[in-house]
Amino acid sequence: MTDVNLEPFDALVLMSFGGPEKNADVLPFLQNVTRGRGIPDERLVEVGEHYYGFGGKSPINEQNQKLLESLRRELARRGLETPVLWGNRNWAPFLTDVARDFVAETGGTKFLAIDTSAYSSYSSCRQYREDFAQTLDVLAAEGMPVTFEKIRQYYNHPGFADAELGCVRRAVDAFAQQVGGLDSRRHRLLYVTHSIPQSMQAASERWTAGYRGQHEQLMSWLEAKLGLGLHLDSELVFCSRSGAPHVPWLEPDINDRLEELKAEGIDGVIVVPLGFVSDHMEVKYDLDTEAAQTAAGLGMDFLRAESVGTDPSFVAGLVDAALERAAQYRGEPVDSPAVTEEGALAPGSGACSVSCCLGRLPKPEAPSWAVGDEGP
Ligand SMILES: CC1=C(CCC(=O)O)c2cc3nc(cc4[nH]c(cc5[nH]c(cc1n2)c(C)c5CCC(=O)O)c(CCC(=O)O)c4C)C(CCC(=O)O)=C3C
Ligand SMILES: [Fe+2]
Repeated sequence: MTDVNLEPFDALVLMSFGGPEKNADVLPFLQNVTRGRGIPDERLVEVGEHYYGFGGKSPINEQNQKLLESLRRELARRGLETPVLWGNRNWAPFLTDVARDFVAETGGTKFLAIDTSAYSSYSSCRQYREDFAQTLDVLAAEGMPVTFEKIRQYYNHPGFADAELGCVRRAVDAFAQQVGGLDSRRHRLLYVTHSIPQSMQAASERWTAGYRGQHEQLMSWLEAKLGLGLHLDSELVFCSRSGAPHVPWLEPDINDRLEELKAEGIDGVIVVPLGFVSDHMEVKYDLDTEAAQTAAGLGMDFLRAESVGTDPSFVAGLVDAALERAAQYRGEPVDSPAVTEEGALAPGSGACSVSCCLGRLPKPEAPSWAVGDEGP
């Protein structure tokens, strides 16, 4: 049996993407995101407009503040006193600043990160570990040696999966009300996630089920749970493609697919933002604004499911995953629950390995996950 504590970690860190707060932040934010990534200027101008359309303010920071509060409440409920911090990759509060302040104030140096990405890929896993390595380097140079660990990717953790199931159930019920009953010939369930380059997809498959495969595993589980009474076909579609036009990314784009579906006789869709844990700009713009307009232009009914946000089951699951990682780090046998067939520590699971999700260039990353390594 695993001890219920987070030792030896001094703090949990909610690690996220970050987003701008006002119009003047948008350009420097986008420069932080895209430094060295070869995204065409036209795309940056276009994405800038998405943010300006919302007064330059991304919803992501408020979402993370709510999640931070929920995590603190959940720890308190379990009698755990470990502090929970919040730090970002691309905008204030930056991870390095948050970690530096914590070290200066408390002397604590061991951090366990909870990141806001459920699936495996360079962008959603390894890049966070590169961020930790960078923070580690900066602080080491300032005479503050720190360490970072992170929880596993949690796409198949029961906490996240159950929360997602609730979101889909509520959306299906609301949609059935809205259209006066489900009709499998006319209605479709669309799971949406962030598109990534095909090369990033391929890298994600080296040791885990891969970015797309992990979404598909969760979709199969959701379908089985939704079960009786729901005879709607479902499929995975993508949003938020960037990159140059000649570089292949995961498809189909949700807007293109809506047009095809309409031509196939589908006139209503339930859109589940499976790849997003809260209402980010991609959800508010790419789904609620752009895809909703596409659907309206085609005369289709459109309902967007909630994201898991601060669903109690999701929050409790994140804390469970942190406890699991801490126990594993201490060398205790861990219970590693997963809703999909592979256990969470087996290949196809959400555990990172040294070789997983490599980016284009070798960069230092921390930690190097040591469970079941080395991958194929
Ligand atoms: C897999 C994935 C997630 C999900 C996992 C996770 O959550 O981490 C995610 C999340 C997010 N992506 C976000 C914003 C942006 N992503 C960009 C660019 C890119 N994303 C990529 C992938 C992902 N991105 C990729 C392969 C690129 C190409 C450049 C590169 O290789 O890095 C760009 C540049 C402009 C553009 O091209 O769109 C922006 C502005 C925000 C904040 C939103 C807000 O403000 O609410 C969030 C949560
Ligand atoms: Fe992104």
